[in-house]
Amino acid sequence: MAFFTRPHSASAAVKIVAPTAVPGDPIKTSTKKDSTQRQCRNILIYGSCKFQDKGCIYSHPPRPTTPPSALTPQPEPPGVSAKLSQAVNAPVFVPKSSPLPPTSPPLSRVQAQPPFTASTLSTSSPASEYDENDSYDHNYYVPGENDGLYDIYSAESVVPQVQALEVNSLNKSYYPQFQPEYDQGLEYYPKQSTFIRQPLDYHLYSLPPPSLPPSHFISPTLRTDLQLRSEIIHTAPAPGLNLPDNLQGYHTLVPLESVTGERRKFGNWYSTVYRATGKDGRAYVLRRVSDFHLMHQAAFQSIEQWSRIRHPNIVAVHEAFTTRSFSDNSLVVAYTYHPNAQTLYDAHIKIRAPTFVQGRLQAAQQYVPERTLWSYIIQIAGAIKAAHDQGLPVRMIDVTKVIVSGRNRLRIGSCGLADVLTYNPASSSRVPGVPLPAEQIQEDLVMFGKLIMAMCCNNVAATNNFGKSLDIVTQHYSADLKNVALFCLSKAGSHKHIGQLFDMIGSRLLTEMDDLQNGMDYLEGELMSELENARLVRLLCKFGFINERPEFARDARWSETGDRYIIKLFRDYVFHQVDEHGRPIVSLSHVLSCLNKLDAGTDERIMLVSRDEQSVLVVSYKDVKACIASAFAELSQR
Ligand SMILES: Nc1ncnc2c1ncn2[C@@H]1O[C@H](COP(=O)(O)OP(=O)(O)OP(=O)(O)O)[C@@H](O)[C@H]1O
Repeated sequence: MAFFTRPHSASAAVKIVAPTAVPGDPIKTSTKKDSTQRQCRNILIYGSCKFQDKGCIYSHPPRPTTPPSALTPQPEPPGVSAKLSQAVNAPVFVPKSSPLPPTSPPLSRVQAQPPFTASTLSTSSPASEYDENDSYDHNYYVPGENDGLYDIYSAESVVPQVQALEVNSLNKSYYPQFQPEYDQGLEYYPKQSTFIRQPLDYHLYSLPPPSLPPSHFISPTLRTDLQLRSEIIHTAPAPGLNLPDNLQGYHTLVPLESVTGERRKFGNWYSTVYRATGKDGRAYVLRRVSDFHLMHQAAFQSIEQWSRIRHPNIVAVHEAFTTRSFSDNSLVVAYTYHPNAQTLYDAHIKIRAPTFVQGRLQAAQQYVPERTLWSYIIQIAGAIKAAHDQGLPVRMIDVTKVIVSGRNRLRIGSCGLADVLTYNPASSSRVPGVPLPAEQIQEDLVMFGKLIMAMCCNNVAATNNFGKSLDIVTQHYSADLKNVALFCLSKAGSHKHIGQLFDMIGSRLLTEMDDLQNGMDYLEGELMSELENARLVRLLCKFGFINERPEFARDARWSETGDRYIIKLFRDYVFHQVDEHGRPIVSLSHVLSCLNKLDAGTDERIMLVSRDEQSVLVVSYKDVKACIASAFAELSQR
């Protein structure tokens, strides 16, 4: 076995194969030439040699006057160099119509040129040195393409080619309408243009903005919370509940509260809340009121009005219907489901067992922090205002009917249900656009005041002992908060309305707005860091497109030859390794680490072994990445 290393700047694929030297091979003899006859590699690779006059023993041809980009030196006609030397100081001509000189070939011509191969370079190029040991298994590897492979790794040759391929494929597939203009524009591009529009570098990660102040609305465990929510949506119903399979298109009913033991009441009615999957596959909440006889179809009018309200602090109402599927006359109202939501009562008032905090047993926090309470007040007041502005009373502002989801996000649930249950044809008919009667506004405000008192005192019946409750509020909360509660509970006035409450809240609204915007910034930052989540899938898709492709460009061995051979070996390296006992290695971390390195195009080298173990290639991830890019570009051009 022989091992060849390449010069640093050259690329990549280094074959390790059993040497099969052919006597008299012209290339081999040329490599054995006296070193002073051999052209310096620095000239080939960089266009110049720093050590030319400092003892470099290789030959340095006189510098061409043409730009170093012209890799193949052209014979100069006599007198040309003299003219060029005179033209050095001439001003650059810039046509008015374009900032670029009209000298470059169109993109199509750039593509039509064959890739640089060993034959296009001088015979003493680094690539030719490897050719002397080119004893690859020719079933898998085509020598001509192999040569091309080496050459594309030199920076000068690979960049324009890959760019040209990618630009074209991007242009064709995504911007067909711009194709003519785009091609035309490229007519003016110089041959070795320093800028060609590049496709997006999907592996580039952007850091989110520097750490933001913690938002009142963003949970510190956001990811786990979201995961939990998505899992909760899919929880299966307990067996033996004997629930209907289909309820007006809703199926897979799961009770959200206990259906045995003490029955839960909604006013004077028994109600049960279920989660169900709707016809559209989304989760809904079905609130069922049992033993209800609908006397007037017009009672559903308010449901229709509520279904038109979309507010961030109101659980959206979808529809209502009656059913006998529960073996009784039931009224069912469908709402949007907010996974893992709990009622204000469950979140704050329900007595909880003491918990260990830093090794000490501590009673659960008794009073809700004032900042949280202000946020709740602002959100509920916003929901009430939205309803009142539409001429609808809320009628159900209660700690057991307001749900908290996420961090401090509140929504009033069960809207519209009370209207159906208490429908009175004589008094309930509402004319849209007509302001809400003062008594209905007062009813809502008093319910709101009771809720504030209950939250301040951690007691649902706080207003039953008003004096004592007010003392608690005075003791633990600011005068502003107490005034808001007192305003809601005060006597009705002809001009009393929810808008006045916002005047009392004042600058607290600004704090709320700041927190909301901080929360938005945080979420945008998170979204930004998730943008490139699909990058490994994209890579796998490219593998899928390339590997084992039965035929391409009338070549049945396309996927097995040239660059694609390396891709195939790399695929084997990632997925088909076996241990010393021949057992498949199914390590996901190996796969992920390989794909991440491939995506980033690192310089780390790996050894790829052919399946018959006769050929070994040492390549860097960067090289494999270039192979995949060019093979994929070839495919997507068609
Ligand atoms: N829109 C919704 N999205 C998600 N969960 C909800 C929704 N509405 C209610 N829930 C949940 O359903 C459960 C029962 O709700 P319900 O309103 O009946 O509360 P409750 O405390 O049981 O009140 P009640 O004593 O009146 O029955 C609660 O855990 C609540 O969090």
